[in-house]
Parts: sequence; structure tokens; C-alpha cells
Amino acid sequence: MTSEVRVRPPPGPILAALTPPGSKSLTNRALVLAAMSEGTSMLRGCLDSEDTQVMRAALARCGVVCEASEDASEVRVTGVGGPLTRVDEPERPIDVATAGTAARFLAAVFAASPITCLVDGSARMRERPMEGLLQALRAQGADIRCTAAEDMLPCEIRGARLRGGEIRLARPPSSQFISALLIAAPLADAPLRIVLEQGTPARPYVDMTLACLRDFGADARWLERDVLEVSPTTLRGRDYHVEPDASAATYLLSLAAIFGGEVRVPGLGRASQQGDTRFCDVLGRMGASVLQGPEITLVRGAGTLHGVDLDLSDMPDTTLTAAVLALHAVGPTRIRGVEVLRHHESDRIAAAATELRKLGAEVVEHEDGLDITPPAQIVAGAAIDTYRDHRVAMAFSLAGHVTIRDPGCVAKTFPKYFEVLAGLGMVE
Ligand SMILES: O=C(O)C1=C[C@@H](OP(=O)(O)O)[C@@H](O)[C@H](O)C1
Ligand SMILES: C=C(OP(=O)(O)O)C(=O)O
Repeated sequence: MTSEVRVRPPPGPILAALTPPGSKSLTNRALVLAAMSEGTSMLRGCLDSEDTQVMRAALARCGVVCEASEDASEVRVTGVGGPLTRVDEPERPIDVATAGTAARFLAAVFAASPITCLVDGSARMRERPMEGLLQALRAQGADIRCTAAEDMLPCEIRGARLRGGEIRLARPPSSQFISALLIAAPLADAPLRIVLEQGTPARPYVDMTLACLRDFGADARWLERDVLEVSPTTLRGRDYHVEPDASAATYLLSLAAIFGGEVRVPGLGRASQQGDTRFCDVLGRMGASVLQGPEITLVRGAGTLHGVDLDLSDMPDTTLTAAVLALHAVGPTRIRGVEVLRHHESDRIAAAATELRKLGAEVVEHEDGLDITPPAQIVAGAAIDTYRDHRVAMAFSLAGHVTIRDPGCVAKTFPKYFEVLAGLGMVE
């Protein structure tokens, strides 16, 4: 892809049905659970992007056969029916790139398997938190040595059967720590109970993990508000349909809210397992007209957008979308509850503040969010830095007349994003 893309508003109101690619979160859960299952799974609607490619490649290194269709939207996985049992070329690190899901879910499954392997990631992934997860896995019996910095990637994992019993976690810096422990739990010797002493971050992702575990035959549930339990089970392979990605859908639905017209996203609605489908409530509160059925979402631009006060702790990945909507609104917007963003692909709170200011907004940065006062007129033609962060690139392409630097970073979750915008006449 070119080193920058010039984006402009659509030539007129949009009237389109747009389907984002498969959900990253569901694809990577389904891949790893199918790998642990007895029998074959046929996964349909999968995302084919950097984050899912590293997951497939890692599983393939462990002898799991993942046969992908040409566009990799269908993947047939032959499960190993329990823990992973081998690693090809064990001295060569398994690369998780910047995929938080792959880094956390795989670390837990490796720790629960009788294998020794090295896990490494991108320079950014080496900075992203792993600590509480690695400590919990050690307490469960795994031997994990971090070779560069304490409790960070890269690390060498010598797995063992997890003991089960109780794991107490203070507030983990990522909900993926909880999901990772839940995913590995069917491999443990005894039921694994997780007690979240200071509450559950991004609960919809934890609910999604429980639902996926149950889909593959596990006994996995909430015992109390912040206590989870999974029993040891052999998972069963199955046919599985991956929903379209609800975080990716936020950019497409916002196009109608910002520029007018109507965008429909079929296949995503109230029945979805993804918490980010609730972003339509944010669009509604800001002034767009929203209709959501069990399996479809429709947003219509209804004129002026208004600034709002938002707690996005349950849907952190929608923050940058909300921040750019705020730029187009009348009146200030406050975004709270998303300190987790400091540890994502970039420090997204800092990135948003810097880039929104280039577009004329007044921004106050908080540890857990932002105050955004939109300009009377958005500065046209600003060059947006994207910090190797797909969501910065996708969200800021909604700003109007902008140049997006390093647009190729969208390969992490939505490789064809700018082709979709080009199809709407938005790429110069
Ligand atoms: O479990 C998942 O699939 C995810 C959980 C969230 O992570 P954090 O809890 O680290 O924010 C989210 O940001 C990420 O994109 C996907
Ligand atoms: C935070 C994200 O990704 P991950 O943590 O899965 O790398 C994201 O996709 O916005």
C-alpha cells in the first residue's frame, strides 16, 4: 500500500449495505478452541488479517492442521483433542506480531500444554502488559522465563498441566488476561475459578469468551458477579459461524451519522455476541437515527450531531470512532473509563489528543479518557500520523479532508478498509 492516502467526504449522502470482515475476537477464539477440540471444525466467515494469520501460523507450528480457503474466510481446523503436544523448530520464536489476543490466549494454552516454546511479538507487543497473566500461569504450574524484560515478551514457556483451583486477580490491565485463563481452563486438572477482586474490565469480551467456550462444549460460567468457573472438559469440534466485526462496523455506521444517508450492516445486531454492537446507542445519543434488529443494524444521518458524556469501559475499541464523531458534533464530548487504551497498539488517548488538535479541536487528556471541544470548522488537509495503529487510521479517515499516513496499518484487522472507502468515492 502507498505511504499515505488522501481521504475526502463522500460525494453525496451514502446509501449502502456494507459488511465488515469477520470478527477478530471471534475468529481468534474459534481458531484456538477448535485447535484444542476433538475432531474437525469448519469455521466460516473468518477474518483474514494480520492478527488471525499469526494465530493460524502459531497453531500450525504446533501441528494443528488449519486448511484455509483461498480468501481464508473458511478455515477447516483439525483439533488435537486436548493440550498441544509438539512445536516444530522449538528454538524459533512463535511470532504474535501485535495481536493482543494471540499473545494472551496462546501464552495460556502453551502454559497448559506439555511443550516448550518461545513467544515473541512486535516492538509494541513487547511493551504491552503480560504480567498478571504470566504470574497466574506460573502459580498454576507453568515455568515461564522472560528473556528481555521481567514479565514481558519475549518469553520461554515450559508448559505443564494447570492445577486448577482459585486464581485471584486484582484489576487486570486487559480483559484478555481473563479470557486467556478461561480458554486454557478446560485443559486443567481441576475446575478453575477466577475471582476478580476489583471487578471485571470490559465484561462483554469475557461474556464472549464464555459463550465461545460453551459453543465448543465447555462448562464455563459466572458463579457470581465477578467470579467465573470453568470445568475440565474435552472440547468438541463443530461448524462455527463467525459474525462480522462489530468494532470495524463502527467506522462504516459512523459514515452515515457524519456525512448523511443510510448505512446498513447486515449480520450484526442485538443478537450479536460482540459488545461493540452497542455503539449504535452512542450514535443514537449523538443524534443519528438508529434501527437495530436481532441481525441487522441501520444508521441514518439525521443532521446535527451533539457532544455527549460517554463511559466506554465496556467497548474500548470504539473510543477513537467516538472521538472523531465528537469532532463533527456541536458541543463538547467527554470520554471516560478507557485507561486500557494506554496499552493498546499505540497510546490511543495520547494519539487521539495529538491528531484531534491537528484538526482544530481543543482537547484535554485524562488518564482514562478525553475532553474534546470541536472546532467551529474542522481544519482541512491535515496529515494524520497513525502510530502503527489500525484504529487511528480507520477512525481519522472519518474526519473529512485528511491525509492518512501509513494506511497499511489497517492490515491488522481490516486489510480492505480503504478499498471500501474508495468504493464510496472517498479516496482521492
Ligand atoms: O478479547 C478480545 O478479543 C479483545 C479484548 C479487548 O482487549 P482489552 O481488554 O485489552 O482492551 C479489545 O480491546 C481487543 O481489541 C479485543
Ligand atoms: C486493542 C486491540 O487489539 P488487540 O488487543 O487484540 O491487539 C484492537 O484491535 O483495538
